[in-house]
Amino acid sequence: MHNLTKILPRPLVLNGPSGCGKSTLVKILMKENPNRFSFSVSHTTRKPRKGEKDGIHYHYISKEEFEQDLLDQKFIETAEVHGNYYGTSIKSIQEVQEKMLIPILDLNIDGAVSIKQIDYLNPHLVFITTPSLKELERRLRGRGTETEEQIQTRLKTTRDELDWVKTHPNFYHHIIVNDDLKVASKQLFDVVKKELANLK
Ligand SMILES: Nc1ncnc2c1ncn2[C@@H]1O[C@H](COP(=O)(O)OP(=O)(O)OP(=O)(O)O)[C@@H](O)[C@H]1O
Repeated sequence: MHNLTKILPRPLVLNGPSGCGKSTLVKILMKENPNRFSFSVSHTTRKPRKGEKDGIHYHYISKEEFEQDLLDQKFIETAEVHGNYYGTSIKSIQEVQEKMLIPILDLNIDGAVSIKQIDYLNPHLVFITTPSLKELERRLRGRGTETEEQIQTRLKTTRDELDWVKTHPNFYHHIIVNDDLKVASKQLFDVVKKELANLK
């Protein structure tokens, strides 16, 4: 008898200070392993912009629906930006799993704490960091997408995040120091290697 129970791919959750290189590493991972990963589609109360499609760019919902979903604990992480709500729902992650793709989530620490509590999602939790705060600052400045004030806020948040990681040494399954990009991307690949083999 064959076991017909489908083993769903484990989500890959990335945490780490702004500017440590999460997007860069994800881009490499997705490029080197095409059609294996997918981001989940977020919910938002913001109105669709021209060219945006419901269910593709976002799930567009009303403020009332969002508040109800929040009460029903449907979200792993939410944020309010310029008066609009955004949320990552459990369902949107499951939709990716159903397609037998590995969901990739770039969350903050609260989001990681929240997803870890959902046993059946069984995510890989990875913290990405830089060799030093100085290097992080250099990358943030080098990226040139933040104002000086935003850089200072991000560095302050980073210090708090690093303190949290220090006091929760067993929280993450993997900690990757993104120094040499080649080494770090190989380390990230190793996290999902088994997962990828199971998908074949
Ligand atoms: N190993 C590395 N060595 C040097 N520079 C790097 C390395 N990894 C990433 N960078 C550079 O650092 C900058 C920040 O990287 P990236 O935008 O990927 O960070 P992030 O963690 O996704 O940030 P955010 O959370 O703010 O989106 C980019 O300019 C990127 O090219």
